[in-house]
Amino acid sequence: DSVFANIAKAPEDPILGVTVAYNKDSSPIKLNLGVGAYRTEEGKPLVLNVVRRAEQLLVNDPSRVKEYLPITGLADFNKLSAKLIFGADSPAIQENRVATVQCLSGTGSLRVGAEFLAKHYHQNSIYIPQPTWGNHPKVFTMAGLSPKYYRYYDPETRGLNFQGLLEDLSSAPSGAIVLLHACAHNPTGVDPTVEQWEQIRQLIRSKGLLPFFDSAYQGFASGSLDADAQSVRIFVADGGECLAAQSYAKNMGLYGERVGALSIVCRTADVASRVESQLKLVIRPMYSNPPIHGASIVATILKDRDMYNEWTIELKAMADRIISMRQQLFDALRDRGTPGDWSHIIKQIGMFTFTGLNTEQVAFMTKEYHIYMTSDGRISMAGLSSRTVPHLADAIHAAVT
Ligand SMILES: Cc1ncc(COP(=O)(O)O)c(CN[C@@H](CCC(=O)O)C(=O)O)c1O
Repeated sequence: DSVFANIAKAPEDPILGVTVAYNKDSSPIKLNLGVGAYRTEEGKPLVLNVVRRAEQLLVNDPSRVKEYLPITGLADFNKLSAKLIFGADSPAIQENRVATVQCLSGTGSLRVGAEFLAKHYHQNSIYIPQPTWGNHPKVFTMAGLSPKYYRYYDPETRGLNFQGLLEDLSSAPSGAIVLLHACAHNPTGVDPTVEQWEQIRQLIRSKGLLPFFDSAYQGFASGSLDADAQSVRIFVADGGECLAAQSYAKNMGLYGERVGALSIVCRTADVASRVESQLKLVIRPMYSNPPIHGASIVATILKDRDMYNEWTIELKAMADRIISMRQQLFDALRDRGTPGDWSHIIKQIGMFTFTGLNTEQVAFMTKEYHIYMTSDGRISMAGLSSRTVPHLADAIHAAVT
């Protein structure tokens, strides 16, 4: 019999498995609010106009070839990605203190950064928020780091447990790695305020903790690329070191192209060049070098002023549509007199609302209303439209009364 006869059947992924269940449902009123992927008012995936324009330019460019990229990826893309997150005027960039490598979207950037740290950094504890994106602990464990949790979300206020966060980071061993969501925290939609970020920065620097930013939604939370990068930029401005993982999946709609970058901000240019040389030794045996198409689209858009401006307009439109979905859902629950305080729906930001619904209520909504969402009560606001808000509001109303 098969040499794999004793392999166990693995469970579906808590997030991506929701789409598997959704696809199996034949109901005409089913609604997928699981995966964090943007949908238009018509409920369709969106390819940005500026992305199609960039692809046309690429297709019509006779000089384009399909050669291997360097292990570190497309050089233009790396430089432009660093500028996007750290700011065009970043002293770290001007002083050549940033090592940037193109990776397989956000997940790949986190994984390469984690493998690099497991190999070269003196601490392998990485403090991650409670709760956080479901894949974080798995990515870090597989890379050889050991995830620990720091308090982040307060179920009572459905806001930030700032005291808990400060206490847990204060008691972390000095030098521990700290994972921070740059903006639009997944799954809670709760971000620290500007003042709270400054307190976090002071604590992290005073204890010599190593900040590792995960920036999967830059521009998507507030509609402003600069506002959504402020948390990262205050750390870089103080001259200290940090890592930052970037994804273009959501803010440029390049989900399946797997486009991202890992940047490591170092104290000197000499350290940055040695760090980059060691990053190449992590990447080469992992996937050798990254895919060319998606990074070429991003570089084409970021290097052209008109296309960059068109992108910012389309990005703001996506962010605004999500914000309007928040208001419409909040109003619909208010109109129904749904018991409970639902103001967190309009206070939270980014792709997701952490509703506070429990697993039984979620299961009820899936069974009776064909609403697909993650079992922790998270809903992707991007999956909603004006047409489907009433259906979701009916389901929530029924689930809590
Ligand atoms: C905080 C965070 N980091 C990284 C990623 C990874 O994104 P990449 O596609 O690798 O660039 C996501 C995507 N999380 C979404 C999308 C589905 C998923 O991968 O889980 C989500 O949580 O629904 C994320 O939310």
